[in-house]
Amino acid sequence: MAANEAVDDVLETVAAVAPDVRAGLPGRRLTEAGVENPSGETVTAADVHADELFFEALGAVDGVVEFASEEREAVVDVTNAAGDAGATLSVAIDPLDGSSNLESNNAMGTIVGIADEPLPAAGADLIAAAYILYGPITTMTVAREGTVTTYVIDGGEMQAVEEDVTLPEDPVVYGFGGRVPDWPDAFHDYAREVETELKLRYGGAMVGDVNQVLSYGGIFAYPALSSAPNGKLRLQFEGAPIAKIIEAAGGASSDGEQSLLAVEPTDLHQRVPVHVGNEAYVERLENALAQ
Ligand SMILES: O=P(O)(O)OC[C@H]1O[C@](O)(COP(=O)(O)O)[C@@H](O)[C@@H]1O
Ligand SMILES: [Mg+2]
Ligand SMILES: [Mg+2]
Repeated sequence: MAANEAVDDVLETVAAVAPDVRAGLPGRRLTEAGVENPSGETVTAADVHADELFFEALGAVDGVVEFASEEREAVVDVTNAAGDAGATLSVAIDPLDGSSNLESNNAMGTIVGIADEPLPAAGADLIAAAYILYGPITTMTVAREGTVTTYVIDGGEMQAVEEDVTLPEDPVVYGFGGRVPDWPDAFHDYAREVETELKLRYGGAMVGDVNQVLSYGGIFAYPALSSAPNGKLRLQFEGAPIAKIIEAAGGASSDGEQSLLAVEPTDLHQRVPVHVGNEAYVERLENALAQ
């Protein structure tokens, strides 16, 4: 099977699973799984459920040979008995992004990176990336072959609603994670400027906050913190796939010095400072941090 068809299958499979993830949320709303994930965070029953649904479905896709998840320690070899002829795709997934928003019933998402290299892969090796937003409507935004398309997911099917999605030229919103006293001085000074120019939009789920930036223009960041120099978000499951989408939509991404797509992958669960949005804001951020 050609890689292109296998990518189609992965994206269609993710879309097909999304309604089941969503339908499984109510019963798992306030239940913790009683375990920590490889990043040392509390896992909810909804995280585990989403991870299992995506693992079952994506592991069975012909052409997918590696599966990795924010909720699993190691990469799983999912080469099927037939040998996955043709394509050798690796899929890295954040099954439920922003799951702490379950308690307050706010937006959550799923983030997917598809690479044709073994995991952990560099952002530059992603051949497609997508996120699902479980908002009032379930949408899926896909970067592929340099362009971004947004779909509504209806009955597990993808219906394109916007093609060639690009960031608006006049930025409107910003959202920065972490506590202000924990921000390094240079980021603090930059944030003070940005807040005089843009409106604050921070909902506590990266997918929701990034989708606001993609819709209205602006910048989202979960920066380096004094207590956590690599920030909170993970390169494989969050930073790189989101960067792939924002860059394909005409925006920019940065770890503070370089594109997130250029960051060298050293560990499956490595964290990275994340800044994504309109180029001018990301460039100013890099200049501010360089001082
Ligand atoms: O609660 P905080 O510190 O604002 O962190 C919010 C960030 O953490 C995350 O929830 C981490 O993702 P997970 O829920 O997948 O662990 C992001 O979605 C979000 O941007
Ligand atoms: Mg996440
Ligand atoms: Mg998650």
